[in-house]
Amino acid sequence: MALKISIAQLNFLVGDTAGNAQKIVAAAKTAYLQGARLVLTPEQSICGYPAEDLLLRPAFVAACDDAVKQVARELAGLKGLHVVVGHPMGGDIRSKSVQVQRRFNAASVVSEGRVLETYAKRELPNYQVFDERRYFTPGQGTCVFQVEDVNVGLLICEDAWFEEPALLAKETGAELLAVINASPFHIGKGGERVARMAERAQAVGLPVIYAHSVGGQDEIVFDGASFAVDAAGTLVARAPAFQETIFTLQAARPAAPGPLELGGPIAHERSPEADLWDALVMGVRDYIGKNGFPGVLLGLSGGIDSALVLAIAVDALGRDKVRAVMMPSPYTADISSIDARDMAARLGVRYDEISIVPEFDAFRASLAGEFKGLPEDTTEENIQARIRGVLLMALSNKFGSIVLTTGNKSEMATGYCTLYGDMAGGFAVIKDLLKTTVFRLARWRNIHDPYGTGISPIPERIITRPPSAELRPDQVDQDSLPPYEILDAILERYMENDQGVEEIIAAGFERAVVERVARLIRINEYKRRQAPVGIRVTHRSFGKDWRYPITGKFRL
Ligand SMILES: Nc1ncnc2c1ncn2[C@@H]1O[C@H](COP(=O)(O)OP(=O)(O)OC[C@H]2O[C@@H]([n+]3cccc(C(=O)O)c3)[C@H](O)[C@@H]2O)[C@@H](O)[C@H]1O
Ligand SMILES: Nc1ncnc2c1ncn2[C@@H]1O[C@H](COP(=O)(O)OP(=O)(O)OP(=O)(O)O)[C@@H](O)[C@H]1O
Ligand SMILES: NC(=O)CC[C@H](N)C(=O)O
Repeated sequence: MALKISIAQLNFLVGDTAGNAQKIVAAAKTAYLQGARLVLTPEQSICGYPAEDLLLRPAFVAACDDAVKQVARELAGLKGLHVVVGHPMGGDIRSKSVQVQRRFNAASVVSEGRVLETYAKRELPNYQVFDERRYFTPGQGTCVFQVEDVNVGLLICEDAWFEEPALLAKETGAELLAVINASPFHIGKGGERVARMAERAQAVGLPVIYAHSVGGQDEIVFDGASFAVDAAGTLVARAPAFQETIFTLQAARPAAPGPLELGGPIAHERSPEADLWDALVMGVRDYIGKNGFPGVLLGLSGGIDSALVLAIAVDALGRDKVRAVMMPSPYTADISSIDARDMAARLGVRYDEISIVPEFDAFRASLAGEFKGLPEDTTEENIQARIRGVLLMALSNKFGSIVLTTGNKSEMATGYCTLYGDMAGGFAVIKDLLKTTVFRLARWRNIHDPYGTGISPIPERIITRPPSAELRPDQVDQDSLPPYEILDAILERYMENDQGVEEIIAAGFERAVVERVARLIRINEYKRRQAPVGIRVTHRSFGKDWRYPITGKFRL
């Protein structure tokens, strides 16, 4: 007889302990009716991941504790069902005069109204976006529990990236490793996870079930795609990516002695662009939805960045919740207005034009005395960007929709953006996309339609014309920045992959260009600290995984 195991690949809301508990209960009941006797929920499912400094508040940990008990109570009548719930676990210890609070990143096995076992995560990640050692104490020991006739070894996310926790579970009798996870998405992460779990399965000779979460949480996106590998490391089941699902697998004992055999449906392989698009869409949808905003607005310039953000926003929220505003200045080309209008019409979003000429004239008139005899420079460029920021924020204040900013990673890196200008807004959708990726993704979306809209959203000329800020006559980005192919290649090496200036020069890049880019990155840290939060899609974003000093002397 095969044991049916369901993964509750669900979208949890940070801090909504009661709501998350209800979600777990509902999923467990559904899975039980389908025959499952083991249900795995993701890491920290009861409170959402990462709960950050909420974890430092005793009342928060207590609420999580109550919610776990509530899950146990509500499922008490389901005979033989075992549900694994992820949660923080508190425990005060007294050492001499100071009271020290300890917390563990835990998971409990609840069954027939009781908490049968509680396991504490041993390996606490503290790199990239992770700060687990700020919150948790490493656990000790192992957790192997029996469901029907199967001994299940429980691990929590990072545990499974190391040898020891899995070995210990095996030595304690585990026949199957169940790993519950909250593993933030970046391009290529799905492949890394499968490879690591395959390696773990082979090393210990046990099949591995990887139960993952789904959904957006501030800068992070969880992509789902829970999976299982057999003891030889072969992928034997995979859930769909970027959607909630109750995904059911079977674990069967083979006729001849040998490891348990796992089986289930296998969702198809996905392209990096499809993953990227879905991550951005989910990031926007959950940021807006979970924070309760009625919609979004953005400045639509006829350029590629705002075009891409608009297309993502419409796929995420639907056209009724998105509005675009074109704000022409004296330097706006006719084709910019034509293309912006064309794009808004294709997508069917509300589109308005508000000229910034009167405000620009008024600012210049006010400053004429101060600036007498001085040439126009970036000051006047920034005034235009700031006028647009003021207008967009006024619309946001009046109607409640938030402003999506449109800056990309190449701009965030080099400071090619205006404080309180185009940086003004609430959520920075493409801040982790290099400009070359912006182009690639725009082309991809024009020929793929993942949400069945029937629309090829971006007018071709927006993709083919040279990028321009249109803040002075005949300006193009390449007046101020190296060609994007070169800039992005250097940024990828220097910023994403920690290569030094000399190493990049040795790889064939011009010294002057590399030094200039490194300098721009360094001197623009202050801007990034003031930028809105935005979606992380690479293994190194300008978010929690980039914490450089603003003030300092060290040159890399
Ligand atoms: N270390 C530091 N700590 C704190 N503040 C610091 C600072 N260094 C400068 N500052 C402040 O920051 C100011 C400079 O920053 P900011 O006012 O933003 O202006 P800035 O960086 O000088 O200029 C913005 C650049 O971005 C370009 N841009 C703007 C908008 C859109 C686009 C586009 O692609 O569409 C391009 C624009 O053409 C211009 O080249 C300084 O005047 C100073 O007040
Ligand atoms: N004429 C405009 N009308 C409305 N918004 C504008 C206008 N010009 C600039 N903006 C806003 O400021 C942002 C920054 O401009 P930027 O030029 O960097 O981006 P873009 O125009 O979308 O793309 P590109 O850099 O390819 O021209 C725009 O994305 C847009 O949101
Ligand atoms: N939450 C975790 O422990 C995540 C760590 C892990 N290596 C990852 O997949 O990102």
